[in-house]
Amino acid sequence: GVGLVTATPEQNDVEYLSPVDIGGQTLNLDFDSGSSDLWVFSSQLSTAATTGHTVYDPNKSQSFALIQGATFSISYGDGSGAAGNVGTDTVNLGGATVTKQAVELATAVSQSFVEDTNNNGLLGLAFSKLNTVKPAQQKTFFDNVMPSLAEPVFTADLKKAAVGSYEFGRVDAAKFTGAMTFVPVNTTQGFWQFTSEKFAVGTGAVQTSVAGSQAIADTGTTLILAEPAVARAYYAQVPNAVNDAQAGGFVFPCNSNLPDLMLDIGGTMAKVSGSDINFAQVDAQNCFGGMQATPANLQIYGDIFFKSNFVAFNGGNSSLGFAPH
Ligand SMILES: N#Cc1c(N)n[nH]c1N1CCCC1
Repeated sequence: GVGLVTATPEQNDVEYLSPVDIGGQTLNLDFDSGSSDLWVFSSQLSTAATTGHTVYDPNKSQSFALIQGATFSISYGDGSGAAGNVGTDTVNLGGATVTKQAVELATAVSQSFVEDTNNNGLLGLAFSKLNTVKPAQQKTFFDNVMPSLAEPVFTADLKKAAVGSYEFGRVDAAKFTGAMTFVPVNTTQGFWQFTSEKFAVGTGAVQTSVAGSQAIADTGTTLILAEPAVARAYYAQVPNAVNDAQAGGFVFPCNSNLPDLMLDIGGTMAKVSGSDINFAQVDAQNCFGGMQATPANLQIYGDIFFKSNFVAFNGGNSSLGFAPH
């Protein structure tokens, strides 16, 4: 269908990359529902920064136009970031097209982006109020393309170690099982944010971590970052699991039989498969948990959540749909 692109995982499913056509040039971008800038590796970057990357060259696009005086500068929760100038061009993903989309051209990127040679930029899918372009804030691709879509939605179908998809304009019932539950989203902070205060470990009792606790649906984050109470209760059920400061969080024997994790999304429980919580090997015996405690007071449900749940982002009524897949 129109607006369908692949989502290909990097090693260890650290992030997912999707092909985007910008002014006739195709770049693989990280679709990020936790931020709102579309920025790309550009020909203005140093050779050191672009080695191994595909870059966008505005001089080779007939449809590029500079936005005089516009700049961007973005920093992410993991300390990475990018900055540069801004223009518009035709952006086409899987047939869904915006003719004058703000495209932010990096003139500086942090080392983690330089080293991640599969990643040629980000396509932000959170709300446009988080966009960093100055002096005039710009709209996300989703905001711009929405009026032309059959339905004002995009979906994320991310898989463990397999190619999935993002789709704009429809919710494909063939991509999930059972009923899809929709919950209202609180857009105040510019995220796809909802209340998530309850959890259960395996078939255990549902309990409240922190009354009123909030979470965001964030395809740009690798793991699930949950309330410390959730992480402590979950790993208490995993023999020989420890919170290892050197590893940066909870680790456990790789051959552990991990329980499922139930998390509420706006009051309805969603399941995260225990097998998806075995994220990556850290030493001969131990593996790193795909769910960790967050120090912040906002939980981040990243790619680990999406591997068990097909998610629909409805920009028409600011709601989030989820279903097992
Ligand atoms: N940290 C972080 C983060 C987030 N919460 N959403 N997207 C993020 N990144 C996109 C590229 C690097 C980090």
